[in-house]
Amino acid sequence: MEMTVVEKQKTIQVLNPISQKGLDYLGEDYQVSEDAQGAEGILVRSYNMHQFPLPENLKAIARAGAGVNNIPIEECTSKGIPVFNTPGANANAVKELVLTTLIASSRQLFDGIEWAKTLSPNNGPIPKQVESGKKQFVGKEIRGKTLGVIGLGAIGAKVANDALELGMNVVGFDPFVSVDMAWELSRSVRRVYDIETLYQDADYITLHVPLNDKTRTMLNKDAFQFMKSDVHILNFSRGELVHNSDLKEALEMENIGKYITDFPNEDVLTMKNAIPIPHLGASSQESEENCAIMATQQLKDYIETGSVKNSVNFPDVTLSPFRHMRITAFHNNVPNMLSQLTQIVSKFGINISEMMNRNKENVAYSVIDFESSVDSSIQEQIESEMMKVNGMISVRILG
Ligand SMILES: NC(=O)c1ccc[n+]([C@@H]2O[C@H](COP(=O)([O-])OP(=O)(O)OC[C@H]3O[C@@H](n4cnc5c(N)ncnc54)[C@H](O)[C@@H]3O)[C@@H](O)[C@H]2O)c1
Ligand SMILES: O=C(O)[C@H](O)COP(=O)(O)O
Repeated sequence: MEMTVVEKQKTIQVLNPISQKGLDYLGEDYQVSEDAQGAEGILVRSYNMHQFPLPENLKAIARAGAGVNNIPIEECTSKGIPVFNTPGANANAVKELVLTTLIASSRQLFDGIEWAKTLSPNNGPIPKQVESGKKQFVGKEIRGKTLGVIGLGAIGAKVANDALELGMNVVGFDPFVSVDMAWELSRSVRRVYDIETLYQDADYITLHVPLNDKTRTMLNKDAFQFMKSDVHILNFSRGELVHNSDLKEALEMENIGKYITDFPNEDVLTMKNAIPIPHLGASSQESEENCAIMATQQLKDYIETGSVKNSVNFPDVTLSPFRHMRITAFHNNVPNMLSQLTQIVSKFGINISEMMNRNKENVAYSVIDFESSVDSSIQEQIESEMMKVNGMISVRILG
């Protein structure tokens, strides 16, 4: 009688709703669960993972989106777990909302709509009330005004380029801009190298930087003092980039005009001239699908082949499929690692067909392909010897 061997499905834990189009990429070898039990991968959006116990078998985390401040990156690195994100996959969605709200706030649309909803026929014909009340909401056109873009990455570059198309002058600040993004950026964007110039010149300021220890509360009273008193600030990046009480004071004192944010909190909701949006930047069907597909592919590829693409804590490594067995080792970026690993492999009389090593800051990733398969007891011995090498963080045997 012929026996069918049913391979155990791998489990991917989802911590936020992920577009089905992305999950479909996993295929039948995977099951998706909200439960951590046996999870080898995690798919996440904005779920705060800082107090989250990482599953014991976890191999990788993929963030379907850009910001990774909700993920404990240092802990993941120390455990040899790569964290992926999906650069650019939601940039168009955010750009469209930034430009929409830039114009809408400038034209006093939000206040106007709120007012229109309060009108009652008890006070006379609505069209008459509209015509007499509309003078309260005279706004400003954005054409000819100056937009300051802080952070010229995937979103910032798109916002800057399209604002030019709308007739704005654009000033950009990003000391760390990547070569690829610099190419994307229109030459008509005036790059400045001190942020104060941007603050002074801008009628509108939009923030497109990641949240980290250097950018936290970067918009505070020291920054506000340079800005025009009617400036509109748009924050579609993260709430913590702005100092709450300084912001409140600046809005109260009318030292800044409006604050439009995708990240309302208890304080922002009570602030004068703050326009709260419920984190809708990436919430378009297209963006959710793009992010989910990219995240799922990267996660699956890493689990199955060890390839690394768009990881924030591992070096990028594109690997072709292996024929027999592959060892991947994640370790400190110290000399002589690859030769120590190959010595271990040769001790077991195994021929190596390919090997490589890449580093990223103080960590590195080594990959060794075997010319033949070895049984599980040898695999265990190799893994255990490699784990003893000084500076080793994690070892995986694939195949
Ligand atoms: N509202 C939303 O739904 C939404 C969606 C996507 C991203 N985001 C947020 O927007 C951020 C940016 O996203 P992205 O896709 O453009 O990322 P990105 O990595 O492509 O771009 C970020 C840019 O900021 C620059 N930068 C870093 N520190 C800086 C500093 N101190 N001053 C000036 N520039 C600095 C980097 O050099 C980079 O060019 C994300 O980190 C995330 O927090 C929000
Ligand atoms: O950083 C991001 O990509 C955004 O903030 C989107 O977050 P979301 O996936 O929870 O909408």
